[in-house]
Amino acid sequence: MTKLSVNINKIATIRNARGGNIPNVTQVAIDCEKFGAQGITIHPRPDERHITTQDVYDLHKVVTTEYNIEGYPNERFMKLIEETRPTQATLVPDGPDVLTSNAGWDTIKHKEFLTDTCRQLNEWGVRSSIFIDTDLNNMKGAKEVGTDRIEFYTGPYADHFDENKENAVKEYTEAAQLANELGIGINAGHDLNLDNLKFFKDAVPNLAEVSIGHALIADALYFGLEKTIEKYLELLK
Ligand SMILES: CC(=O)[C@@H](O)[C@H](O)COP(=O)(O)O
Ligand SMILES: NCC(=O)COP(=O)(O)O
Repeated sequence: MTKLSVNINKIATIRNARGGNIPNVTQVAIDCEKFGAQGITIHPRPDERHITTQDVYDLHKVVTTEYNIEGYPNERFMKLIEETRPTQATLVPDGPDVLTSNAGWDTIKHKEFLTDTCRQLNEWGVRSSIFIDTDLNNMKGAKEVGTDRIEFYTGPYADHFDENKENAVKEYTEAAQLANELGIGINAGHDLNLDNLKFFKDAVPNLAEVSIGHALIADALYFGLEKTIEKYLELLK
């Protein structure tokens, strides 16, 4: 079954807007798990625009499902991973100034760096995942670096879903078939939502986890957090 990991970056965005502790990020994580989330994802960006360094440690104390920390594996990120030992670290090639994640890794160009990073994560007992697009050579490169999982960057799928969903998902189905042959676990995330999630899940064999944040938190403004998580879980059955 595909697990739902709720990305709570946007809860921290709202909190930071006023500088206090409302909404309480750790309480929201606890409640997301109570409502059925099978993981909590955060992306502690260097500018702390939403998730702060302190959030990473605070959440480490309360998350009881899977704790997934995403980010560019610089010294700060790797220190956070070493000190909190989350379930999973998802390596993202984001520069410090991007508005949001907008590309996957070039696993061939960055083979040595990613190999060393995945080895270090393995030594710490942290599952590695590499944010990636569906290029098949890149997929083979991901196998070479020794990652446990890949995370498909589903932004392009979401962008083209409305115009032609069959075409939009085709490359992901093909890439997933290769990942399965290579023995790499499959995660997915970015711009997944209540409209496009089920079609994607049904088209991608052995999808282990989806991490969803922006749309889910926006949906919660209308349906409430508990009902919204229930809606997403229903689509993953
Ligand atoms: C890797 C990914 O696609 C998401 O985690 C994205 O990085 C969300 O980051 P923001 O919440 O800062 O847009
Ligand atoms: N890895 C994707 C993620 O954690 C959330 O992405 P989004 O749903 O906020 O686009």
